[in-house]
Amino acid sequence: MEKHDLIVIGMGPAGMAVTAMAANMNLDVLAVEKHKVGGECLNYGCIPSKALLKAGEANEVTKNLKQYGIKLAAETEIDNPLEIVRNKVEEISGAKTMKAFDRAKLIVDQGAAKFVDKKTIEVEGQKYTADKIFIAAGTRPMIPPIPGLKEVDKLTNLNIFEQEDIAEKLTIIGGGAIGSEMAQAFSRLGSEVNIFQIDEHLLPSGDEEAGRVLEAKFKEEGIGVYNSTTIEKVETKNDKIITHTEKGVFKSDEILVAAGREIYLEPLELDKAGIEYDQNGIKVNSRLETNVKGVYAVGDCNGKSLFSHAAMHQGMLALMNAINPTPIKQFKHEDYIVPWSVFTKPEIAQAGMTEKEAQEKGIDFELIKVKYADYGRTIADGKPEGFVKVICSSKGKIFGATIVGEAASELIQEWVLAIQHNISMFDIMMTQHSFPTISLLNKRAAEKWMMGKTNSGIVPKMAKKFI
Ligand SMILES: Cc1cc2nc3c(=O)[nH]c(=O)nc-3n(C[C@H](O)[C@H](O)[C@H](O)COP(=O)(O)OP(=O)(O)OC[C@H]3O[C@@H](n4cnc5c(N)ncnc54)[C@H](O)[C@@H]3O)c2cc1C
Ligand SMILES: NC(=O)c1ccc[n+]([C@@H]2O[C@H](COP(=O)([O-])OP(=O)(O)OC[C@H]3O[C@@H](n4cnc5c(N)ncnc54)[C@H](O)[C@@H]3O)[C@@H](O)[C@H]2O)c1
Repeated sequence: MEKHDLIVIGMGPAGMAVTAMAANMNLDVLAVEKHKVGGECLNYGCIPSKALLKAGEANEVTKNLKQYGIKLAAETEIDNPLEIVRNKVEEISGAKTMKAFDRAKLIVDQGAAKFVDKKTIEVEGQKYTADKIFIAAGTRPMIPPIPGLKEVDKLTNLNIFEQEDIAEKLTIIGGGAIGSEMAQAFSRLGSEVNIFQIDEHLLPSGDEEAGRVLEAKFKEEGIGVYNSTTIEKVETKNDKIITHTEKGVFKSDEILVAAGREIYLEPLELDKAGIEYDQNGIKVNSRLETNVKGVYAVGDCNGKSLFSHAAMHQGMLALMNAINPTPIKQFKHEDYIVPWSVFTKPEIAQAGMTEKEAQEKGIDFELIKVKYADYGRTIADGKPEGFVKVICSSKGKIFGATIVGEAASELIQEWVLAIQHNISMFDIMMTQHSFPTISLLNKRAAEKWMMGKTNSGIVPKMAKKFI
């Protein structure tokens, strides 16, 4: 039986992080991927969705050139954006990505790994053993139990980017991250799109005000948004998908299911190793170790945070814990802020607590908000929609930030750093931001907080006295 220092199961962002880092340390790594290196993220998720959003944005910009004083002499025509998306994925999957794994042994597309015992796995009849095993098996799309949905031909993130053409009419089940991003991408490439969801506002795990701004933008762009809506039945009639809802009956050419994710662990045969799991994922402790010593579960498969950056971060933490001889300084996943960004236009980004979460926790907080519409750069760019909203204490401790607007996904990083490293509103205010970057809006929020401290009480009195 082949013996390695460690075995990694699954080569999405979590598994790739463990493999690349361990191989870089000269450890003997075996990584098993049943399908494609890059996992859901590179092949069916983050990357193709962002590439398609970019195509939609390009079309939208050319249609609205008038705002920059430019006339387009001809109409744009949608040619083959999905083919371009596939080409880009292929380009990224190639040598550049694989270089990081030069020093690891990879078994790709030769069947799923399954456990034989706590230290042994099997792939296609061949057994492999290691003292440390990292499970990074991801999730799969959840198909909700809507009558008829099982029977109709449907799209999920696994086959939507394989389509030849942009559907004329698209129904989307789900107003979360996937539903929202795909709705705007397809709509901007010519689809007539309707979103149906059971939640009250778009991006339901985030700030409601942010979700409402996105909804207003979607409606302005012609996307139908049906919140708090039960889908009663789905069927196919004359090659069309008929979606029966409490708000009416809708006809489309395709239906995309973006209703969340499902844990799928059967092929791993975890019971053979006695590894505990439930419908929320593989159970792990703060160190990302399962109940079986030396077996870690990282990324989506433990159900903690379903984002690629969280998956990569967890992979890194688990590896650091696995090679760390001191029980004192262990790396706990919950010690790290998990931001998220949705790449619609406007973008929506979140770090730390939302306003609602702060209220529910009974935290005494101040809400500081600055608008994109009040800043010269965003007006000059023709991007005046959005805001930076910060939840902080009166003394300037930062609890959370929500950003809606151009480059929100970039701006949020400053707040992640601040929350995680206890940097205050005062510190942000005292940090120069280049003018006129959009990130200067972060400093503006901190300045607004400071102005609130200096417009009454002792400061104006002292200023008057010592001027
Ligand atoms: C459409 C879409 C867009 C997204 N956009 C973003 C985004 O913009 N930003 C973001 O942060 N996140 C995004 N996500 C989420 C992100 O893709 C996931 O959080 C991330 O891929 C999780 O990484 P992972 O390594 O845990 O799992 P995965 O990427 O799912 O990889 C798991 C891998 O394990 C393999 N595997 C499973 N079982 C076995 C086995 N028994 N043997 C061998 N191999 C196995 C699978 O084939 C797969 O390749 C998006 C997701 C989707 C669907
Ligand atoms: N930019 C990003 O970071 C990004 C982008 C895409 C996906 N992701 C990740 O992928 C995961 C999955 O995304 P998602 O959009 O599928 O899930 P989600 O959990 O974000 O949203 C699920 C949506 O489905 C709706 N829904 C569920 N059951 C329904 C039903 N029976 N009828 C109607 N609506 C129903 C909910 O109301 C909600 O709007 C997310 O957890 C997210 O972390 C991240």
